[in-house]
Formats: sequence, structure tokens, C-alpha cells
Amino acid sequence: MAGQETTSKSSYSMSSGDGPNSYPLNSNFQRGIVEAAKEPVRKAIQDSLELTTISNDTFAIADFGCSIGSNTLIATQNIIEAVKHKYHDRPPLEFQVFFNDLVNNDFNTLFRNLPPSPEFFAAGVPGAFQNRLFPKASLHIGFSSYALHWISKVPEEVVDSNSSAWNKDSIHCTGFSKEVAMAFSAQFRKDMENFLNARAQELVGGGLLVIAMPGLPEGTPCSQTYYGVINDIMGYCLLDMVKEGLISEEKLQSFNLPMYYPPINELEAVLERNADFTIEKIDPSFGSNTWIPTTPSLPKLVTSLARGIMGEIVKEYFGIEIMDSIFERYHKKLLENLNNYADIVKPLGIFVILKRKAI
Ligand SMILES: C[S@@+](CC[C@H](N)C(=O)[O-])C[C@H]1O[C@@H](n2cnc3c(N)ncnc32)[C@H](O)[C@@H]1O
Repeated sequence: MAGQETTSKSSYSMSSGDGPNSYPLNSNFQRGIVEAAKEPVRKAIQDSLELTTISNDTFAIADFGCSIGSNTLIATQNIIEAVKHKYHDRPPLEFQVFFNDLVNNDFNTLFRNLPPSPEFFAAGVPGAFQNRLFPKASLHIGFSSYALHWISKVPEEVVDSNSSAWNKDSIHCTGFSKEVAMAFSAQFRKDMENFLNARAQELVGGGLLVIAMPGLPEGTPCSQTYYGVINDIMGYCLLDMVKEGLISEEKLQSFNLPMYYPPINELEAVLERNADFTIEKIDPSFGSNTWIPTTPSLPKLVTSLARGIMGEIVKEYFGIEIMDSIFERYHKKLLENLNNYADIVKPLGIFVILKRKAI
């Protein structure tokens, strides 16, 4: 739709700074994932990392979609410890850690929170991870946690009122027509292929690519998962605000979240099609213990999670003046409907270890 504002741009990032609504203070769930990844990452480094040489004794690690808070620092520190342990009997390594995220990411806050004397050389690498970001064969380990479900853009047909895949009825998940779901799925497939192709060029032979991301168990509709609930509640709040005349219907109709939670079989199919990596491990029910059960504190936790993730998008699209009102409604709706969520499938993660084939 020429000239119409849509959410199809790819410049959104997590809520910046370190204030009460920022991503660093609202990402405990993601921290649980990074902590759960510690042991399988250690094991993969011990058993599967297969480097013939490490030139200049320099070991390069990149975190794709690192965001702002301490989660990326925990994840990269865990990798460094495991690599040091594996190579303890060779000359000491120097570590270089590259923190990648979109250009709008608040890299300043990230770098301000580095430990005073980090045992690595740190660098920020801005740009979309669907593209090449590093020279050929220059990385030993790539890592990405809870970032690859962000697709590079909302598919064009989804915001085109002339298309059968025009999504005017739902911001995400419940209410998606078959055509809308197919458009999101195709965009995810394309983005994931680009991500894998770029990393295949950047990793050395025998290097590892570690991925943790949300996904859906086979046969489970998104609406029956916490991921679906988180996004659908936002949709219901926005709809209420349309009814009250606080935002226009047209504005809501063109709003979509650039996210896709792949069913496990869709992700597996993309991984298997890639000829450059061997699949060392796929765990389709990863990290579910990091979630707390349905308790009265859940609405607060989920609201803070949703604000950390969706806050910037909502602010940019609907304006800063309605932010507090939206998230107050969000919290209230969760409280009112708590009983409806008792049977919702816990958030499930997918954990993948890939090894770059010899080049
Ligand atoms: C939910 S956060 C996860 C951050 C961090 N890995 C963690 O575990 O806390 C997802 C991050 O992915 C980033 N992201 C989304 N799309 C991206 C892209 N195409 N390229 C690079 N980063 C991207 C977002 O800006 C955001 O910081």
C-alpha cells in the first residue's frame, strides 16, 4: 500500500537504557534460557568443536541479536570458560567477542555494563544478521539466543489491502488466516536460509553455530502457547482502544509484529536443507523449566516481558503518550483472564547445535 505506514521496517530493537521499562530489567525469561544453555554449550564445545588450527591464538565468538542487558555477557562468558577448559593444554588463547544487533540497539548501555577488565576484546557489529557481517572463515563460534524469531520484515502481502493475505483482523496469532500464516512462514524460511548461508561463510570449518529460539511443538497452534498469549493480549488491548476512539481502526489494521514462532518441523526442514552444516543436536523442548507456573505474580512478569520486547515497536507506531495506558490494560487483562491460561502450553524453546563442515 504505497504511502501507508506499516510495521514492515526492520529497525525495531528492545527497549533501551537501564530504567524500569528497559530490556535489561525486563528480560529474566531470556536470562533463564541463556543459563539453561550453559551445560549443553559446554558439552558441544567439548565434544563437537573441531578446529584444526587457531591462527594467532585468537578465538573469535559472535552473539547474533545480543541486545542490551547482561544476558549476552553471561552467554559469551560461558562460551569462553568452556573453550578455555577444552584447550587448557595449549598456548593461552586471546578472545575476541563480537556483539551483533540491529543499528538501533542501545550498544552504549551494553558497553557501559561490560565488566571492568573483561577477559576478551569487545566489539559491536551493527546490522541485520540475515546478511554477511564478518569476513570469510573468521569466526570460531556463533551464538544466538531468542533473536531468530524476529523476521526481517512483515511480509508485504500481509499489509496489502488488495492481497488475499491482508491481515487486518489480528496483530498476531489467533485469527490469522491460512494465507497470513503462510506469508509469515515463507518470510521466516527465507530469513533463516539467509542467516545460515551468511554464517556458513563466516565460520571456520569445524566451528559451531549455537541457536536457542522459541518455537512450537508439532501440532500445537501458536494461540495455545504463552507466545501466542503474549501477542494476542496486546491485540485485544489495542482493539479496546480502537473501540474507545483512542487509536484509529486503520492504524490498528496495518499493525503487525515482525515475529514468527516456527513449528519445530519447519525449522528442522530449513536446517536439513542447508548443505554447509551438520546438525549435532536439536532439542525441541528446551528451557521450559525456566518459566514459573501460573501464579498471581505471572501477570506482572508477563507484562514486563511484553514491555521489554514490544515496547519500542508499540511506542514508535502508536505514540509514547499511550504507552502507559496500553501496558496498564495489558496487566489488567492478564489478571482478569488468569484462569484461562492455566492449560496453556508452557513456552517451549528449540535448542540447536550446528557444525560447519570442513571447508
Ligand atoms: C529478545 S532479544 C534477545 C536478546 C539476547 N540474545 C538475550 O538473550 O537477552 C532479540 C534481539 O534480537 C535483535 N534482532 C532482531 N532482529 C535482528 C536482526 N535482523 N539482526 C540482528 N539483530 C536482530 C533485537 O534487536 C533484539 O535485541
